[in-house]
Amino acid sequence: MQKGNISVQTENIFPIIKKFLYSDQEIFLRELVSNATDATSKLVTLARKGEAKGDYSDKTIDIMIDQEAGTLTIRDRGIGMTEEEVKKYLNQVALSSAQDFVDKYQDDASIIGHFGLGFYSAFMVADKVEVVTKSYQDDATAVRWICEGDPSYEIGEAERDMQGTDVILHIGEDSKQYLESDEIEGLLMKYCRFLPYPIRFGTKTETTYEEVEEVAEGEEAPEPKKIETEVDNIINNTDPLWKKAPAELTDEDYKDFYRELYPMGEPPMFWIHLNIDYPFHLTGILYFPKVSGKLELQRNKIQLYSNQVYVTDNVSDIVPEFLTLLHGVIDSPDIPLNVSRSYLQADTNVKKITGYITKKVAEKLNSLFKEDRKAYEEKWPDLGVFVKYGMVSDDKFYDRAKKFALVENTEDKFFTIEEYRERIKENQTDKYDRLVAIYTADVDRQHTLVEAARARGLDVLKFEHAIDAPTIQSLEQKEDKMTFVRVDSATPDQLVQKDEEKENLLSEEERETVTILFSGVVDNTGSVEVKPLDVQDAPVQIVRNEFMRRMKEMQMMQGMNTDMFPDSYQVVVNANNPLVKERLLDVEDEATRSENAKYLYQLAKLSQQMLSGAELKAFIERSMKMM
Ligand SMILES: Nc1ncnc2c1ncn2[C@@H]1O[C@H](COP(=O)(O)OP(=O)(O)OP(=O)(O)O)[C@@H](O)[C@H]1O
Repeated sequence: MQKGNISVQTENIFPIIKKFLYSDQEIFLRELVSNATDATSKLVTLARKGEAKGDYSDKTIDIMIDQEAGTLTIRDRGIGMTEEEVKKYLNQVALSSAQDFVDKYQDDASIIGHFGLGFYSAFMVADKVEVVTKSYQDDATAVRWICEGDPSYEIGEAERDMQGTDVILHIGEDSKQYLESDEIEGLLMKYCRFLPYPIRFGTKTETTYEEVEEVAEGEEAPEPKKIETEVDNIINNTDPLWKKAPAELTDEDYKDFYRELYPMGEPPMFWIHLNIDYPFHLTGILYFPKVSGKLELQRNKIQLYSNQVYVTDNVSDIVPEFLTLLHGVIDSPDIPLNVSRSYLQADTNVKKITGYITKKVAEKLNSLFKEDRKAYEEKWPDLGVFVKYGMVSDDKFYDRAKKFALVENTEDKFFTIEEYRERIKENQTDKYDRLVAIYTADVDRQHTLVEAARARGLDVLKFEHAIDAPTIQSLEQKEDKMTFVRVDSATPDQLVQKDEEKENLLSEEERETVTILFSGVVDNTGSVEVKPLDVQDAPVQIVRNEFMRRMKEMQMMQGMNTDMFPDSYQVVVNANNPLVKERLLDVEDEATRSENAKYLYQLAKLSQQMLSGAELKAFIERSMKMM
């Protein structure tokens, strides 16, 4: 054996590697298996070109644990290294990349898991690393290289028949878990599940049953005989779906693959197969999951791969924020993983990738909408969340989505924004020449109000999801002269403000009396207004100013203290409803008058489900007495 020193200025690198990468130790396995994969790919390429002659049909990469020796071995049948190459690649190339890594990132532990530092990551878990390798070249001899995590190494001859490399890790005292097969199998499943060459982790027992021979009638069939066979435990699917041509795949294939990725998940609604060669390489499949009814949307379900090696499930820098709600896989060797976050965000390739994915998603949605509108509408409860989220957060997407974003009214009819503008133009243009879209945030709770609006020939939209409030804001910003008001923001006749003045059936004096009467019974948050509405409109109504309500909602969303903005509403008394005259003004007795006003006010509260507790009890008792 020859001895040598790796390099003087690297004295400190090993302790640094150990210390800084402690939290993401496990990536050593990904790094070493990736190297094994690269070495195999290189040999495949050479063989294809005729530059390597031999039988290289077995490309299996073995991962082996030897409990007794305390070692974990990664064995490939790849290109191997000559002694010169070992000296060059392991002592210099690998080391300098490790050095670079440590220099750059020792202060930024958050990104470490996204990429590796190559071969030297072995020292995160091993006290001693032994490499036994033999080059594919005809006259090559095997070489053994040993390094104990300090600048000195030994190199010498070794025994090995087959070309390729064994990296033997003598696992350190603190890292004994990497000698447990469950741990290693788990890591292989995480990082190496879709690598292009078979990854073998020992064997497993497969159970089959011998076919039972037919028996004569009346005779009992014997128990089928169990046959147990030891077979290779191949961890990975070497030919994942995203690498295949979409034309060759069926819907079933996509669904099966989804199940492979998320065994517990509900089947997806649909998917997009991404495939691009220029100006960057990217393949992948993005699935649209079903989301309706779920409050908590699952993020971080897209897995990022680089040449089929798992990198991370945090793709927020690569995929636009709203698309992180999607599931699936993105594979791109061109995403620079070994740079810091801020650099990644500024990277032009990454920007292009983001733009490309957004465009693809929009195109897919547009074609679904065009091809089968009915099916698209059925999916809208799930789809709408993505589309609206996208419109709110991404201007470019908004412009694309305008064509296929839908609004739904209380008759369960769907419209594009253009179609809807057309629909309400006639009836719902106000005196300021604005289109007024009326919406409900809860069809059930606001039923009375919705019906009152509809009785006036107004159309009411359903905006019931948390994403709808910001969506309304975006629509108001982007759409020319269009405004949205909630169905409880004004009395039905005032939802769309027109110029016409209604005749008031009460004299000024009577109005004054009514105002005073109600001021005595409404809760202090309310303010009273007596207005001439239609005769058939309710005698008392409760309305909440659209602007004030939105302000309050916004503050609530930001988690601010909303005590400053109590639930404020106005109480509108309909001067033209006959009950006002009959039951209030025409009643002599003060107490009865006040009682009646209170009752009418409580009816208004009831219609908006604002009655509860003692007030509700009193109301019911009074109603019973009246019976
Ligand atoms: N199993 C192997 N078979 C053949 N050569 C290998 C093997 N492992 C490492 N090498 C050689 O050692 C070099 C350094 O490896 P290292 O993993 O540190 O860096 P890298 O693979 O070039 O880059 P990365 O940082 O992406 O891993 C490789 O470029 C390769 O030439």
